[in-house]
Amino acid sequence: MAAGNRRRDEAIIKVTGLKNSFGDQVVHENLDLEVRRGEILGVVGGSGTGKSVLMRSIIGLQTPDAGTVRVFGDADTDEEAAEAVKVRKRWGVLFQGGALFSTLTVAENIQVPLREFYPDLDPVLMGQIAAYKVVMTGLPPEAGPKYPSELSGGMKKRAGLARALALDPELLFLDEPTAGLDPIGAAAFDELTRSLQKTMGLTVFLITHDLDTLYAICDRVAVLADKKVIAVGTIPELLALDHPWIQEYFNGPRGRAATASKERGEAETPAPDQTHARPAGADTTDDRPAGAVR
Ligand SMILES: Nc1ncnc2c1ncn2[C@@H]1O[C@H](COP(=O)(O)OP(=O)(O)OP(=O)(O)O)[C@@H](O)[C@H]1O
Repeated sequence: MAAGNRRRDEAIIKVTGLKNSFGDQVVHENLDLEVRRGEILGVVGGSGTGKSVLMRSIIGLQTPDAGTVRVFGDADTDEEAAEAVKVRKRWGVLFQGGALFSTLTVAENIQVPLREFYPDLDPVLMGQIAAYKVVMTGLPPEAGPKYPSELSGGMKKRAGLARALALDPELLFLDEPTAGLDPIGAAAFDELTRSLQKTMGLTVFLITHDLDTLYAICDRVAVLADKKVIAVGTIPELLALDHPWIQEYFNGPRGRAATASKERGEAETPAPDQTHARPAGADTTDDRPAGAVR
């Protein structure tokens, strides 16, 4: 397909027949998943169902026992080194906990991918790009020269996000970005994710246990259980399924609370909210600015 003619429902990630195991423990067996261009796909599943291993398989940090992983439709992440580097430039990753280098400042952390992929870039320009990413992720400019130990949990996540966005990626991987944040900080991070996704045209693969995040910003949700993706769809589509884990997850006490909170939010919002349960790729009019740093 020509670059200028990309359909928004095209698969930007296509995982087919994936198998992963550690010794005798089979984590994935015959797992299939497609992520569509421009969507925020939430990935949920019980602890240990293999969400992070799936993400690591997609970004090439985990070699599967079987199956194929194609990203951007044109390259396998374990293909030849030069090709893999080209592909890696097009995505950014926020690992669980932020994974910032503790001996580097925020600005230096953001410059790590720039130095890796563009070692000849003018240091002044590198500094300017880092400063821009700091502000873009809602951090105060003074955060640039700070070390991770001097930041709050929410600021660390934003710094990790700024580093993930250093190369202006098309695809963003977020592993439990709101874990450990207070509800207000988590909501602000959700808002930031949605806002960046829209302004940068990002596709987002988002692992989360946070039901509020699913309702607030995910276009579709993929459910991992029984070693595979057992369902993928909008939340209303998932709710119509009869699977016990899905029912327990979305209709348990926390699921009901998240639904009620979402409905309250919609009732208080005069304009229709198109940020959830809509077909991936549909246009949206939600132009809220990114939340303030917390
Ligand atoms: N490098 C590894 N060596 C051995 N086992 C591993 C390794 N990485 C993951 N596992 C195992 O694979 C399983 C899936 O792990 P993974 O971290 O993907 O789960 P998860 O769904 O992301 O869990 P959580 O929601 O708790 O973060 C777990 O049983 C884990 O112990």
